[in-house]
Amino acid sequence: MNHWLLVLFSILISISISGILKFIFNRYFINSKPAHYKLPPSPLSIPVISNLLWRGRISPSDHHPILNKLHAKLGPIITIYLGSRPVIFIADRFLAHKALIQNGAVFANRPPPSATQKIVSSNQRNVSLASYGPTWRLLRRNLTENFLHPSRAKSFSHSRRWVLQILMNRLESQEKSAQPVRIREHLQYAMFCLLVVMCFGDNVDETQIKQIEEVQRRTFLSFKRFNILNIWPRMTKIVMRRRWEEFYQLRLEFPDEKRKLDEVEISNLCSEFLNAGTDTTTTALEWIMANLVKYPKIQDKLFMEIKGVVGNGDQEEVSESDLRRMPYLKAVILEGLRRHPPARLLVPHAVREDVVFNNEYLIPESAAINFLVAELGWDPKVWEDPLAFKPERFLNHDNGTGQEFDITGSREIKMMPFGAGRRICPGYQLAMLHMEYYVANLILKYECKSVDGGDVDLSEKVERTMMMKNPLQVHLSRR
Ligand code: HEM
Repeated sequence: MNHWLLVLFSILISISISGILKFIFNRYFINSKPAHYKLPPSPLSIPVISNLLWRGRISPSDHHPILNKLHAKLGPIITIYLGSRPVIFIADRFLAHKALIQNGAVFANRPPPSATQKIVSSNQRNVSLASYGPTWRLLRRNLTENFLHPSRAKSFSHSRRWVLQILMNRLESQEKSAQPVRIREHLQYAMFCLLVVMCFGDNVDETQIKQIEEVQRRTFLSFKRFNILNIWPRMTKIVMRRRWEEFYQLRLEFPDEKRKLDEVEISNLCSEFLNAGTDTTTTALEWIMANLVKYPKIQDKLFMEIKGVVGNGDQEEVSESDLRRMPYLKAVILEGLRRHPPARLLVPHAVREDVVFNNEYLIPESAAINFLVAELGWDPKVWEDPLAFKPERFLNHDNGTGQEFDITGSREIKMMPFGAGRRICPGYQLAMLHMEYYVANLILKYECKSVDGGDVDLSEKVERTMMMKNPLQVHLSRR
C-alpha cells in the first residue's frame, strides 16, 4: 500500500480510538463527578461520527438551525459533544443573566484555544482568548483606557471626520455613475480605516491601510482552510506541513523592515482590535441601512429628526455632539442590533472549575459554554412582534421611566448583541458611536432607495458574522 495511505489510515484509526476514549471519559466520568448532577440534556449521538459531522460545519454559527430544533426538543440549556469537549448552549435570557451577571466571575473564563488560535493570540495573550485572570485584566484595561473609554474615544473625533470624508468621496464617485451602490464594501473600508488610524496613528496613509487590509483579508479567507489543522495539530504538523507554513506566512510583517513583529508584541493585539471592530460594525451598519431602505417611512422619520437637530442652514454634517439630541437615531440602531445581531454566538465561555448551575446541572471545567444571542433578543414575552423592525419600541421602554435602555443587561437581559457581564464587548460604546455617526451622516446627505423600487431581501448568510445573503444595493439620491 502507498506509504501516505498507510500513514493516513493509522491516523484515522488513532483519531477514532482517542475520540472514543475521550468521549466516554467526558460523558460518563465527568457526569458522575458531583454524584447526582448531570450535564444538561444532549441529543443521542454516536461517538466520533457525530463529532465529525458537527466538526464538518466550519464555524459554530453554522449549527444554528439544528441548535434551534434541539432547544425546542430538549429545553433552554443543552449539551453537544464537539471533539472531545462538551459544548453547552443556553437559549434563555434568565439563565443567561444567572450565568453571565449573577455568577459573572465563575463564567468569565475561556476554554483552551485551538492550535491555530494559540498562535494567532500568542498563546492567549490577547483580550478575547485570554483566560480570566491578571493577563486578561491587564490587556483589557490597556485597551479600554487607551482607546475605548468614551473620554479617550472623543480624542479620535478628527479621525472619524477624516474617514467620513473618505466614505462620502467614494459614494460620490459611485453616485455619478447612477449605478446602484453595494454599500457594504464602502462601509467596511471606512470602518477599517478608522480602526487602523486609531491603532497606528494619523501618519498612516491610504496605501498602507490597503496593505494592512490585504493581509487581514487573506487571513480571513484562509480561516476555513486552516481550521482542519486543529483536529490533531501534532499530526497535521507532519502530514500537512505545507499548510502550516502557509499559515505562518499570514502573520503581519512590517512592509519596510521586512521583519515579522515579535510574537508577544502588539501585532496580535492590533490585529484583534481591527478584527473585532470592523466586520461586526460593518455588518450591523449594513443591516440597519437595509431596514431604512426597506421601510422608507422609518427613513423619513429619521431624516426629519436629523434635520430638526442640524437645522435647515448650511450645516452639511452631523457632528458628534448633535447625536445626543437624536433619540430616534439611537432607537433605530438598537432595533438593528436586536433584530440582526452580527454575532449570533459569543466567544465561547468556560468555568474555572466544575460548578452546579441553577441547582440543576453540572457545568464541567472542560466544557465550552455559549449563548444563542439572536433568540435571546427575540423573546415574544419581552418584545411584541419580535421579528418586526420597529425602532419605536425603544422610545418608550421601561414603562416611560425615561431611563436609557440598558444594553449591558446588568439588571435584566432583554437582548445582548455585545454579550453581558465581565466579558462584555469592551468596544460597545465606541461601536454605538460609530454606527450613530455614520448612519446620521449618510441619511442627512442621501435618500437611500431600493433598486428599481423592489423589495429588500433580508435573508441571512453565516460568515464570521451573520451577514446579508444578498448584499444590500442602494440608489443614492442627494437630498
Ligand atoms: C457592532 C459592533 C460590535 C459587536 C456586535 C460586538 C460584539 C461582541 C461580542 C458578542 C463579544 C463577545 C462577548 C463575550 O464573549 O461574552 C465581543 C467581544 C469583544 N469585542 Fe466586540 N463587538 C463590536 C464591536 C467591537 C469593537 C469596535 C471593538 C474594538 C475596537 C471590539 C472589541 C472586542 C473585544 C476585544 C472583545 C473580547 C472581550 C473579552 O474577551 O474580554 N468589539 N464583541
